[in-house]
Amino acid sequence: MRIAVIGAGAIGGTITALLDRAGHDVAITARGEQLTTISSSGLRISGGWGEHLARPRASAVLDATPEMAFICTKAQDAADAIAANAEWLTGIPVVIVQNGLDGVRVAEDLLPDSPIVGAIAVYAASYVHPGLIDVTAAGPTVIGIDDPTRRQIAAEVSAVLGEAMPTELVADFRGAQWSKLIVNQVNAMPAITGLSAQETLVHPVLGHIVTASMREAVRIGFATGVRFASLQGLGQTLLRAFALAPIAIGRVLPRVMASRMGDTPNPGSTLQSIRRGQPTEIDFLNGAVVRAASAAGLTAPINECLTELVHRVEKSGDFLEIEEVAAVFRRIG
Ligand SMILES: NC(=O)C1=CN([C@@H]2O[C@H](COP(=O)(O)OP(=O)(O)OC[C@H]3O[C@@H](n4cnc5c(N)ncnc54)[C@H](OP(=O)(O)O)[C@@H]3O)[C@@H](O)[C@H]2O)C=CC1
Ligand SMILES: CC(C)(CO)C(=O)C(=O)O
Repeated sequence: MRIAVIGAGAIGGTITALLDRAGHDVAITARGEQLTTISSSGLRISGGWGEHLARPRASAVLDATPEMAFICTKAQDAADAIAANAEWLTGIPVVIVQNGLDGVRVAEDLLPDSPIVGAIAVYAASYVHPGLIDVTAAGPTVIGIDDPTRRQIAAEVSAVLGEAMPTELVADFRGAQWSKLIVNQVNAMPAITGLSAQETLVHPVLGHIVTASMREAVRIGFATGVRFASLQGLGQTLLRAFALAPIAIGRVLPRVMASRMGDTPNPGSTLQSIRRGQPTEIDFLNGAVVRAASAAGLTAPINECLTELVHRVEKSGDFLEIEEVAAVFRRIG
C-alpha cells in the first residue's frame, strides 16, 4: 500500500521503518539533516523491534496522494504539518498518532473531507541522530473506533499497521487519551532535570512529586467526568483507588511504570525536544490538565508548576538541580 508519514521524528521514523519492513511503499516528510540523511542513506531503526534499514521516499512535503497517511508531529506542530500537505491528504484515511487530547479535532477542522482516525503510541522511541531511531520499549498502538461512521476505516488502519507492529482497538478513545495523559505525567520531570524517566520515577523526591502530579491529574479527570479507558494497566478502577490513596501508597504506580520501561533509559519525548533545542509539547500534556481543571472552576497547581518549569528549561537550556526542584514544590505545598 502507498502510505505517507508526516513527521520524521521518533514515532514517525518508527512507523515508517516498520511499514517499510512489512513491504509497504512509504513516503515520509522530513526536514533539515534528517531529510538529507534519509534521502542519501535511508532510515535505520534499532531496539525493541529489531534492526531494519528502510529506504522510504523522503521529501519536505508530499507530492502525491497516498492511500493512507500518518501524522506524527508533536501536538503544537500538527496544524502546520497538515496544512502544508493538505492537498495530498484530502479524501484518504488520516491517522493522528499523538499524545494530548486535541489531535483528532485539529485534523478534522483542517481536513473536513478525510476520515480522521485517532491513535496513541504506547511504546517509547528516541530520535538518536539523523537517520537513526531507537525503540527503547516496545508496545502497542491504540486506535480509536469510537466514531461509528469510521469504525471500518479504523479497523483497516489497524490491519495495515498491525502488519508492522502490535495494534489494539479501543471504543472509548477519549478515555484512552486521558489514561495516556496520566502516563505522560512522566514526561515533565526528565525535561526539567535532564534525567531519564526511569531515574526520576524511582527517585525519592522526584518520584514523590510525579506521584502527586499524577494524582492531581487523575482527580481532575474524575472531577470533570472522565471515564479512564484501560491502557498500559491503567483504567477506571485502578485510577479510582490511586486518586483516593495516600501518596505513600500511590508511589507504587510510578515505580511500576519505571520497571515497565525496562533498562534502556527513556528520556521521554519532551526531554528529546529540549535536547534538540525545540519547543516542547508540555502545554498539551500537563498543560491540558491545567486547562481541564480551569474549565471546571478547579485548579491544578502541581501540573501548572511542572508546565512552568519545563518552559523555564526550554528558554534557558539549563536543567534544574534536584534540590532546586524540591524547593519549588516545597513552596507550593
Ligand atoms: N517518542 C516517544 O517515545 C513517544 C511519543 N509520543 C507522541 O508522539 C508524537 C510524536 O512524538 P515524537 O515522534 O517523539 O516527536 P519528534 O519531535 O521526535 O518528531 C516530530 C517530527 O515532526 C516534525 N515536524 C515538526 N513540525 C513539522 C511540520 N510543520 N511539518 C512537517 N514535520 C514537522 C519534526 O521535524 P523537525 O525536527 O525538523 O522539527 C520531527 O521530525 C507526540 O505527540 C508525542 O508526544 C507518544 C508515545 C511515545
Ligand atoms: C510514555 C512515554 C513517556 C514513552 O516514551 C511517552 O508517551 C512520551 O515519551 O511522550
